[in-house]
Amino acid sequence: MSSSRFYVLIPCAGSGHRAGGVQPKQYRRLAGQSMVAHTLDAFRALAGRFAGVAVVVSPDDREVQTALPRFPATGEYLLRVGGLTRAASVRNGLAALRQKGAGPHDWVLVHDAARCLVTSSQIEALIAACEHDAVGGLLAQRLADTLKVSSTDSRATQTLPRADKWLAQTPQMFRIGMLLDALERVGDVVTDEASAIETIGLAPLLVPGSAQNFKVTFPEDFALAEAVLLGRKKAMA
Ligand SMILES: Nc1ccn([C@@H]2O[C@H](COP(=O)(O)OP(=O)(O)OP(=O)(O)O)[C@@H](O)[C@H]2O)c(=O)n1
Ligand SMILES: C[C@](O)(CO)[C@H](O)COP(=O)(O)O
Repeated sequence: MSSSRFYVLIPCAGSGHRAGGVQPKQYRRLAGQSMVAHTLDAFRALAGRFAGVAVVVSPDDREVQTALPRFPATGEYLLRVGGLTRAASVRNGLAALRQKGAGPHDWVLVHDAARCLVTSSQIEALIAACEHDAVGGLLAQRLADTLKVSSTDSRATQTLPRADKWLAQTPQMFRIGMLLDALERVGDVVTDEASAIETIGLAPLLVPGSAQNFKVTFPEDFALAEAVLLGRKKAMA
């Protein structure tokens, strides 16, 4: 198995409903370029590592070419196979990667286009932790706050123990064949790849990520993401 290759799949076919705005959030410009361009840069910085980097967009997408002007470069794929759910976009993207020559034992790192603050060192940490694991795993974050259960009227009714709780992030890294099988079996109900793997009785490895690797989801998240990106630019200047 040591000759397995590594692929990257970036689901980029969402509408960004919760973020509001006139365009899908992954195409909003932050700190000089689109969110998905920042996301792609983190993987391009490790280009030698990957046999292929694919971005999954909707079949009728008209914005990706502007958002990613020099894409696809060699070893990169634009896959116009996005579906109605994230799970469908990932499933279709994996099937397309298989058609482009990716093998069932090759690894895939699935990463949200909307998680534009991921760093190359976080990606490398995930690979190092998972590449010899039988299952694979994901970046995840321990909870920093007290965890409440609410009744329907938004009143706290219970406080849960949190030592065993994690927030799932991406990238999530699994064998392409295993992940595609699991996603085909489970359908569109899962919100991440690890959930699909759990449904086939396996336990993905939780690899500590960073609070900065948050998913831009709500309108207020754009300003925070841009501040972090600008701070990093300044630190490198
Ligand atoms: N049908 C979909 C839905 C989501 N995504 C992608 O999955 C990632 C994470 O999803 P999320 O934050 O839920 O994005 P949206 O579905 O766009 O957001 P919302 O639910 O607010 O509409 C994003 O990069 C998004 O583009 C996708 O490729 N295909
Ligand atoms: C995959 C994910 O980013 C893990 O946290 C997340 O589940 C996707 O977003 P959604 O809002 O659950 O669709």
